[in-house]
Amino acid sequence: MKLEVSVRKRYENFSFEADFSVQGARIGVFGPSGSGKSTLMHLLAGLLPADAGFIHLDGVPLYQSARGIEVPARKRRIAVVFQHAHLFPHLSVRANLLYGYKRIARAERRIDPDTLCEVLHLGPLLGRGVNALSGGERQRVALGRAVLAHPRLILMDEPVTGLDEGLKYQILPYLKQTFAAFGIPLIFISHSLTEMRLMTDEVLEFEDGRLTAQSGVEDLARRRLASSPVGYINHLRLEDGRAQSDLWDYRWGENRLILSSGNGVGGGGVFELSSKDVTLFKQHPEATSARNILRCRVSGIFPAGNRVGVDLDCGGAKLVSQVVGEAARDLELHPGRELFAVIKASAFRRLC
Ligand SMILES: Nc1ncnc2c1ncn2[C@@H]1O[C@H](COP(=O)(O)OP(=O)(O)OP(=O)(O)O)[C@@H](O)[C@H]1O
Repeated sequence: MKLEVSVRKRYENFSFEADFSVQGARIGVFGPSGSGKSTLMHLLAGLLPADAGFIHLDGVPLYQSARGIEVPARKRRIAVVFQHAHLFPHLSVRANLLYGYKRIARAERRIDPDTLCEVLHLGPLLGRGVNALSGGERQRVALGRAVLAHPRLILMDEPVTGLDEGLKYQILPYLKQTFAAFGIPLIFISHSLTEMRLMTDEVLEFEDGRLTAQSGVEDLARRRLASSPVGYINHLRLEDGRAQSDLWDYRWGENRLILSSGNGVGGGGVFELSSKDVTLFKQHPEATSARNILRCRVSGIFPAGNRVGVDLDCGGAKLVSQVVGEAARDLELHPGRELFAVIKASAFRRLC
């Protein structure tokens, strides 16, 4: 998908101006509350008229003030999922889900509704009306309905904010995989950096109605290390876990990692590890309570406020650590330097 945007929209107390061109299948829109994220989404979907400018999707004008073009929302084939689901109140869950699906040609119906219902845990709800559903249940129906309509672009505005953590991180990877499999590009709005990293590749950052940065999502995560109290969160995909009493032993690149049970540890998946929990040593530490001592090489360093972010290559697997400036000098950090990274077994947490 290629999206070219140059729009102005003024409210009484807020002005929104965006000029950007972005290409990719998974675009994020990130920024604090009131920065204009939803305004952008409404403009793209045609739910809000712009004051001036243009919006081109894959070279086709959806809006162009100079030529008086304004394609109505229903003709844009852009599905929108809001934080609070807007469902048809008079229809059952099943009829809501199949609303868009039934309106597309049979040959284009490539997503299997039964599989989708299974993943979104909708099976037991299908025969019910939508008025008695919980917020999370309504949201899952709205997500399912948008996906089944097979739009040319899907816009998601904080779509999983109301869902509980476990379900949220089960659903997001499935949605990402579904959009990729069926070639549906996504624009994903969220306050959550974790969600951004799971769902997007390229991110537009807004502040006070203006675009302040456009970068890869990993770049955004690194830049935020400077201000984040939790550090940079490494996402480690770990498979082939073997239980050893109350510890789990996983293969990770050329290494093995020991994780303690609890925090969802057990079985394969993606695990979180904060850069704050990766301690660096010049020499192999003699004796330590930490279960993981990994020989690694510094592949890069980056400034992060009063800290230094350290990119590590641990036998082909990547990790980010952080140290304060004084420690960076003591460790004589530079690309190519060999170090030992020490990690406690209890520092890991399952994400999904
Ligand atoms: N219809 C409207 N009339 C006047 N002002 C509005 C209107 N809609 C939004 N605004 C203002 O525009 C600004 C941006 O709102 P917007 O909803 O786009 O922000 P946001 O980044 O999506 O915020 P949040 O993350 O809290 O949803 C806010 O100050 C809001 O009060």
